[in-house]
Parts: sequence; structure tokens; C-alpha cells
Amino acid sequence: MIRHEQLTAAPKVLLHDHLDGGLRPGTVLELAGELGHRLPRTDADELGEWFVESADSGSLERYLETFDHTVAVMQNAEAIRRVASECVQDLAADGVVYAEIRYAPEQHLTAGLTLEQVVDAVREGFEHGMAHAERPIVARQLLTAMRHKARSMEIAELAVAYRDSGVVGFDIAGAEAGYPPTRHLDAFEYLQRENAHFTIHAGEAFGLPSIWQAIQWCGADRLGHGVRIIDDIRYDESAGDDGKVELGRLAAYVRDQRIPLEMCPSSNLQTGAADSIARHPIGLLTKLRFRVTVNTDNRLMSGTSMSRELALLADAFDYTLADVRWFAINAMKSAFLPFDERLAIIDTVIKPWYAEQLG
Ligand SMILES: O=c1[nH]cnc2c1ncn2[C@H]1C[C@H](O)[C@@H](CO)O1
Ligand SMILES: [Zn+2]
Repeated sequence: MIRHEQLTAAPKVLLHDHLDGGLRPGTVLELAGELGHRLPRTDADELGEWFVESADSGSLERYLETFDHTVAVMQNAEAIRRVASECVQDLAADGVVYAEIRYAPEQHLTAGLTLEQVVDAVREGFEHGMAHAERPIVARQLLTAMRHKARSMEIAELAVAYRDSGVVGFDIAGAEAGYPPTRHLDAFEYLQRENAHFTIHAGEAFGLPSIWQAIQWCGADRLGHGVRIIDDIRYDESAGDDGKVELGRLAAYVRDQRIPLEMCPSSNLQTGAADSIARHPIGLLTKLRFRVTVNTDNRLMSGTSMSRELALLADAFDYTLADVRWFAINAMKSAFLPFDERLAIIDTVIKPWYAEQLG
């Protein structure tokens, strides 16, 4: 059994966390007050509960509606800087040592900011957050394009332009059904020609065809969620550990190529992608040694944190600290940070801490 305090202290690596899904409820209230934006609740705790309850809808589309409020209060540089700095400080306080935090610059232009000003504000906020965090943390940006819109090429170009200024990759997000990744093929081909990195939200609200396109057409380095890869795995649940497991071609490819799965258990329960933590595909995928990583997705909408996600998994699957170490190293190996910097975090931060605990 892992003590939950131990999970907070443990160095953790987070690859899938949305900036606009991780605001402090109190900050949403204050920023909304300054802007005159109307919110459904006026007390911070109640507002936090409202986000979790509203996101608990069983559908990705309805889950995404809650972002209207967070995006609305992130339209000026000062607000964006504050949110970005608090995000990094909150992650560091929870023991996250490396984080890739994503958001869609195109959603922050309604008050007149340019795409570049949005990315600069996030960069400044992250730098402030790293300098003021209670524990050391390295934070980098992923730029997301919204899959139902048509700005992915522009956002991909922005990610490349900022590759030496805190942006380590690109992503697409938003409603998955009806918006296949191949809609944005030109952006992905451009990124490949630029030797740039990208992940794609796939296999969350839509199944195997979405994952297949993301990998085999678009060339995704990682999969955002990817839970539906389970549909390509045949196993006899009733046989327990003795049951025979058969991987289909796509699942075998994902495992053989060590394609990282950015799994977000609590988020999946809310959007209906999984029906309980105990039955979440992460259990089997971990046992089968896929390149599984554990993530928060949206801390505000799921009322969660990196250590809470790990605690839920540890309770459901009897994970030990050695498993938590495996998740951290898997994630650090899969990060879009340059190899030497990844290795330095593994060798000087992650391994020494776990070695001391595990003996
Ligand atoms: O889990 C998700 N799936 C698809 N899209 C998502 C998810 N979480 C957040 N988003 C969307 C809503 C945000 O406004 C956007 C950029 O962070 O990404
Ligand atoms: Zn996400």
C-alpha cells in the first residue's frame, strides 16, 4: 500500500494537462469579476463543485462546454500570465517535476491579443511560476489547434516559430467524433518536415479508426488518451491472469513502437470513455507493458491532481511505488524535451528519489 503523502512527495511527470482546464476556482471568480463575466456560482468552493458536476456529463461534447467560462477569463495578457504561473506553482506543489501544458492559442484572441502575444504571456507566466514554485519544476508548452476549426496550419507554424522559446510540441483537441485527425493532415506533414513533435487526442470519444489515422496517416509521436486501443485487444476477463491476450495489428504496432499513451483516468470517467477506475483499460495496458503514462487532463473539471490520479490507480490496481516510478520514467522518456534534458531529469531527479525510497 502506498501512503498518499508519499505520492505527493514522489517526483512525477505530467504530459497531458490543459492550461484552460486547470485554473484555481478562486482565480476564475476574481478574473470574471474584473471582466464582468457572469459565472454560474459566486463562491469559490461551489464554483469548483459546479465545474466537476457539469463536466460529469458522460459526453465529451458536454464536458467541453465548461471551458466556455475558463477561456472567457483568459483573454488578456495579465490574466493569462497569472493562470500560467499559478498552474506551474500548483503542479510543483503536488510534486510534478516536469510538465507539458497545452492550450489552444486561437481561443484567446477575443479581446484583441495576437497569437504571438498569447504564447508570450504563457511563456512569461511559466517562467514566473518556475521561479516562484516551492519545489523545482520544468514547464513547457504544447500548442493545441481545435479540431473543428481550420487554423491548425497556422498553429503548427506558431509551434515551430516558438520551438526555442518554451514550446516543445503541437496537439489537436476538441470534439473527436466527426472531426478525424486527417482533416489536419497538412499541418502534421508540415511538422514532420520541420522535425517537430506532436501528439493527437485520439481514441477518447471515437475508436480505433481515429487512433489508426493519428498514427499511420498523421504520424503522431504520442496519443492523447488512446484508451480505445483496448478495442483491438482480445482477452478473456473471466480467466484473470491466466487468460490469453491477443493484440490486433494496431495494438501490436502501438506497443511495439512504444507509442506513449497519455492516459487520463478521471477525465475518461466523466466523458464516458471508461466506466470506472477499476475497469479502466489502463490496468490491462499497464500489465501488457504498453508505454503508459498517467495524466490529469483537466484538474479543475475533474477536481483532481497528479497525485490524486495515481492514488486512485494505486487503490484500484494495488500499484506500488515501483509502479509509480515506472509511470514517471515512461513519461519522462516520452517527453518532447530534448533527449539530454530528459536524461538529466531522469538521472538527477527521478531515479535518486525513488532509489532512496525503494532501497
Ligand atoms: O479530453 C479532452 N478531449 C478533447 N478536447 C479537450 C479535452 N480536454 C480539453 N479539451 C479541449 C478544451 C480546451 O479548451 C482545449 C484546449 O486546451 O482542449
Ligand atoms: Zn486532453
